[in-house]
Amino acid sequence: MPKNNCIIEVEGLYTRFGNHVVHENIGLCVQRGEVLTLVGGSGSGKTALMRQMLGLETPAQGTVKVFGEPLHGRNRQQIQNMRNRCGVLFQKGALFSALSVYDNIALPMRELRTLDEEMIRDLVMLKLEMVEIAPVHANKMPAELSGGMIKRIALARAMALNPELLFLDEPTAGLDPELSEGFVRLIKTMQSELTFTIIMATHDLDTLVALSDRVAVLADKHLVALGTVREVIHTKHAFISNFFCGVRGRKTLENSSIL
Ligand SMILES: Nc1ncnc2c1ncn2[C@@H]1O[C@H](COP(=O)(O)OP(=O)(O)OP(=O)(O)O)[C@@H](O)[C@H]1O
Repeated sequence: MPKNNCIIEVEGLYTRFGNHVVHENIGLCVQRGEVLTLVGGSGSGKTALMRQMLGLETPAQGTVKVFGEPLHGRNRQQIQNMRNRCGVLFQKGALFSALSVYDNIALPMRELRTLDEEMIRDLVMLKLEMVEIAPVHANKMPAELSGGMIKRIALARAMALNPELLFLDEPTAGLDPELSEGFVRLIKTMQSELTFTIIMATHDLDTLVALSDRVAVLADKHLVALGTVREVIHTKHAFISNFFCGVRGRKTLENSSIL
């Protein structure tokens, strides 16, 4: 059993790309069942940290444990088994453009090689229903869909294998406020019904406030604050003041009774 109920534990993590240092000595525990949001300026290393948690990149130094086991030293099959327990909705490559909606969602199920097509069909239709997309859209191609539908179908694909951990990178980017609100509501409902853990990166304060149990703030290569929004906003740091306490930020926090 991982200590303190951590589903992910990051310790002493350094990230470097050539001479460019992105993270210095990051330590973090993602608790099972929470929604933890990574926030920080552009280039502060939110995506890089999530990629390391998925074993897609290796830190220059430090350890990342997922489901209680270090990623370092795991073989390909072990990493794949770990990833099968994770759902990913990243900004780029939300859907494969050459595959229909149906085949996009079926893909992770087929890759498992343990489910027959009849079972996959039932599961795909269930996932579509879960993200409130009518079955009539199953045979459409991504190019025929609106931005809001693409996000929902990408979420259905991320949820294809009932993940214990869901990674969301800028989930509401590119959606107008109304669609964004609907998408956030959907994520919140699914998370409360299915109780999985979410690691999210977002620049959008409305999305952050609506979904996060805790927030991790990355700035100046370090984790400068970690806690609930209420706790984090009291940390004295220029990024935190600008992000949470500017005119727009204050309005969002006031509307959600945080200020
Ligand atoms: N594979 C890579 N090779 C070289 N540099 C990289 C690589 N991946 C990320 N970086 C650099 O690391 C830094 C952190 O990138 P990352 O994408 O994690 O930031 P971010 O906080 O997610 O930014 P944004 O909010 O703009 O998405 C950036 O300066 C980026 O250019």
